Amino acid sequence: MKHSALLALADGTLFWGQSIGATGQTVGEVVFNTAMTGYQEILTDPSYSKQLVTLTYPHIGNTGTNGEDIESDSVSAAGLIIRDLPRMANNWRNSQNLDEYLAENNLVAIADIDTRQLTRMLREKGAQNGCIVAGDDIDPEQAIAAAQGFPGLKGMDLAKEVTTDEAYEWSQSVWSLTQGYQQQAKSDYKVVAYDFGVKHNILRILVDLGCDVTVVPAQTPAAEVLAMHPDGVFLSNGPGDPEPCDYAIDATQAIIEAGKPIFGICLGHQILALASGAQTEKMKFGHHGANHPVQDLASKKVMITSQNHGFAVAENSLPDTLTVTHRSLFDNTIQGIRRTDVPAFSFQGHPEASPGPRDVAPLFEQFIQMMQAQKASVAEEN
Ligand SMILES: NC(=O)CC[C@H](N)C(=O)O
Repeated sequence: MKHSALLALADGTLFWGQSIGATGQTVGEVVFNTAMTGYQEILTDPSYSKQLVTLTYPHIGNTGTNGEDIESDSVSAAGLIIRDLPRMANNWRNSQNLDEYLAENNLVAIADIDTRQLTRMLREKGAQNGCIVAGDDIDPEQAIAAAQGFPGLKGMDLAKEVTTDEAYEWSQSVWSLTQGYQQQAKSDYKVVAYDFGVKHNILRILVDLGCDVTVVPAQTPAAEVLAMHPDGVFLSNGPGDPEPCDYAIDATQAIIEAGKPIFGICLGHQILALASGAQTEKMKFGHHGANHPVQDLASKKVMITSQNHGFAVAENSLPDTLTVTHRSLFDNTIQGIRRTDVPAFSFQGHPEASPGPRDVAPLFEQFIQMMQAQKASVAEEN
């Protein structure tokens, strides 16, 4: 069979396969994700901007796609690389086969390549830049040059690219089997959520727990957020390198100074660390999957978590005001931190799952308790 797509890595490695999405060319950092399900949530997670995602599970597309399993309004990954697209998708919620969905969302994607070999290469050499070309006339040399031309994610500020243009209220709650997505039922706490590329399931869980959620653009100054008198501030996940996001780091510092409860996830975790004086660094190939063991250092409990990050808070860079609360049992990297002086904490993985297990979901309740305690102490003072 004639090949209709090519994945070229910056080191010159070529993987020939079949086009299963849009025709054209796309470049980005190639990362592997070990989740067995959840390809639609992964494709729509804004944290995957400028990344070409390969899934280690071999059959992708079995359940098709639907209008519900989405984590943002559009497909955010820069490309998809899989082993096998099943000829028939089947699920009670299936509304469109994966290849049609990819074409409609203009995503260049490749199937029929040895994703095990690719994953081994990425694991040994580290994440690499790559290029997928799909179409009739494929020039391998040009594809390698395009992969080499991608500048890499280090130093790239993408949060301000993917964020919302304007502030908005979020009222959708969590999904249930019988009723689909619920609407907000109670509003006990006012939460302002910084959108650095926020996944919708984070907002849904906050709403489910009784938060009135206002989502604000990444570059909103702290003064504007504080003027809304929130009970707590949420720092979202997001793509790219956290270090150049000076606007977010400055705003977080001001919110810390104001003593507002803060909860950060993934990029938001890295921003809280940077705002506290710690540093972040690029990992070799990062953590992307739904099967990562993480330990809560206080309770010694091990939880299986959803992960998606390529940067991490640097060991030995922590100031006295930060304490490590969680560690990865894969590589011992920092997974959670807490401020010792103010009510602020964050987690590197994804307590909102989507996709993945919900072992760390209680962190959302910890944020609620933090806001509750703060409210009670303010009421006592008055
Ligand atoms: N999911 C995220 O928020 C990812 C954070 C950051 N872009 C990283 O790769 O580490």
